[in-house]
Amino acid sequence: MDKIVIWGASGQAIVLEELLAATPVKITAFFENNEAIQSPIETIPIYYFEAGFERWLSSIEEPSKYFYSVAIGGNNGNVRAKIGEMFKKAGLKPYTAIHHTAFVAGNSVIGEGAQILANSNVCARAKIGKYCILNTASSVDHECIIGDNVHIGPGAKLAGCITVGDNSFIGTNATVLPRIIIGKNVIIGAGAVVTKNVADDAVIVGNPGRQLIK
Ligand SMILES: CC(=O)SCCNC(=O)CCNC(=O)[C@H](O)C(C)(C)COP(=O)(O)OP(=O)(O)OC[C@H]1O[C@@H](n2cnc3c(N)ncnc32)[C@H](O)[C@@H]1OP(=O)(O)O
Repeated sequence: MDKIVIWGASGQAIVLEELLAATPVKITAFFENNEAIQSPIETIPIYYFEAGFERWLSSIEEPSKYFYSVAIGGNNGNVRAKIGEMFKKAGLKPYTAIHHTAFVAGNSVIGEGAQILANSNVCARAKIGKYCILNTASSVDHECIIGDNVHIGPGAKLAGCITVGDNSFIGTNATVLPRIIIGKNVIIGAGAVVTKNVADDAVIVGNPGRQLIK
C-alpha cells in the first residue's frame, strides 16, 4: 500500500481525500500551521508546525516510502512550493494527483506535485509546471505553458497557446483568450476576461480585464 502525507488539513485536503479514495494511496498524516484546524479524518493524526513534521519524521523509518502533497490553494503558490521542497529535502516523494474524471492529453506534460482535479482538462501539448493546481472543471487548452506553483481556479478556461508565469493565480470562472502571456505572481480575479498580455505582479478584474487599482 502506497502511503501519502498531506500538508494542509482544510478545503484542499478534503478535495484530495476524495481524489485519493479512488487510488491505492492511503493518507497517513496531516500537517498544519493552524492549531485550530483538526484532522479532517478522525483516525489520521495531525501534526502542527515544522516542529510537528520533524517529530513525525523522526518517528518513521524510511521517508522514501512516503509520497507527499501540499493541500494549500488560493493565491499561495510560493508557500505550496516551499513546503513541497521541505518534504522533498527530507526524502519524501512528490505525488502528482490526477482525478479519475480529468482529461489529460497523452502528449501533455504534468510537473511533479501537481493536482489535476475533477473534470479538468489538460489538452494536447500543454505543459503544467510543478506544484500547480488545476481546480475543478478548469481547462488548459492546447500548447499552453503553465509555470510552477500556478493555481487555475474552478471553471477557469485558458484557450490555446497561453503562457502563465510562476506563482500566478487565475480566479474562478476567469477566461483567458488565445496566445495571451500572463506574467509571474499575477492574480486574475474571478470571472475576469483577459484580452491583453498581463505584466508580472498585476491584479486584473472585469470584462474586459483591467488592472485593479485600490
Ligand atoms: C475551490 C476554491 O474555492 S478555489 C479559490 C477560488 N478563489 C477565487 O476565485 C477568488 C478570486 N479572487 C478575487 O476575484 C478577488 O476579489 C481579487 C483577488 C480579484 C481581489 O481581492 P481584494 O484585493 O481583496 O479586493 P477587494 O475585495 O478589496 O475588492 C476591491 C475592488 O475590486 C472589486 N472586485 C474584487 N474582485 C473582483 C472581481 N473578481 N471582478 C470584478 N471586480 C472585483 C470589488 O468590488 C472592489 O470594488 P470597489 O472598490 O468598487 O468596491
